[in-house]
Amino acid sequence: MMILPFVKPRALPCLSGVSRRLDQLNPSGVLVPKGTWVSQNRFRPISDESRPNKIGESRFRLYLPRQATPPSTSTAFAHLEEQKPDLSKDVLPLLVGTGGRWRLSDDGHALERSFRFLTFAKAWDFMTGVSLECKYLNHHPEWSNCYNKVTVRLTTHQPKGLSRMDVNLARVCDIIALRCKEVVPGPGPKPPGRQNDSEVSTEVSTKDSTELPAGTHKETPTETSTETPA
Ligand SMILES: C[C@H](O)[C@H](O)[C@H]1CNC2=NC(N)=NC(=O)C2=N1
Repeated sequence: MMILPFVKPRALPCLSGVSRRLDQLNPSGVLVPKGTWVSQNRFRPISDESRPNKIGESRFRLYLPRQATPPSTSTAFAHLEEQKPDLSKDVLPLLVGTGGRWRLSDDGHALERSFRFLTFAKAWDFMTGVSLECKYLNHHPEWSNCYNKVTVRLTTHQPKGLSRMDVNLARVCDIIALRCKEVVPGPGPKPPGRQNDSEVSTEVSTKDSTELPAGTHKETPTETSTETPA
């Protein structure tokens, strides 16, 4: 029997389409299951140095789009840019107005955002998914939940202020929210029979690269929702 050497390609062409779709859904970055090949031309991996206190291993890898981002006019952002120029480059795509849904707190020390889901069960799934990643990141959100809404504030206590851990956790929250069918405001045309045309529920196709392989990762939150939408 002939044994062929296994050579891992830099990117699989068939997956770059998936990468592009994820990029459109979430311009602040992509979170893919470990081992997935992502186009190196379009995305740059976040190094593991950002997880200095990691316990165990995350089930995901984070990638950032390589595209340039427009400048922000926020005062808190100017302050951040002055203090942490490297970090501010990664914060920009997360912020409202420059591609994301997060807001920088007035003092520039925290990222804040609310998430809304179809049901309480989906909100719970989101919190469970984020909690599991927090374990690996060794970083925790300040958050609250009321029915289908989850409010998140990300800041670092030691050293005080905004850190790369907050930025990474913000991306994790965004992508897990996407998987939990977050309800996001959007203009969109009114589909026939829909009562509320100002909101859409985002959903990642079960065929794309955020899907976990069958039979693995038993701790993944399950789709338990039987409630009717709020
Ligand atoms: C000792 C341990 O590294 C710290 O307590 C970690 C845990 N999680 C944390 N979470 C947050 N949000 N900020 C921190 O400074 C922090 N520190």
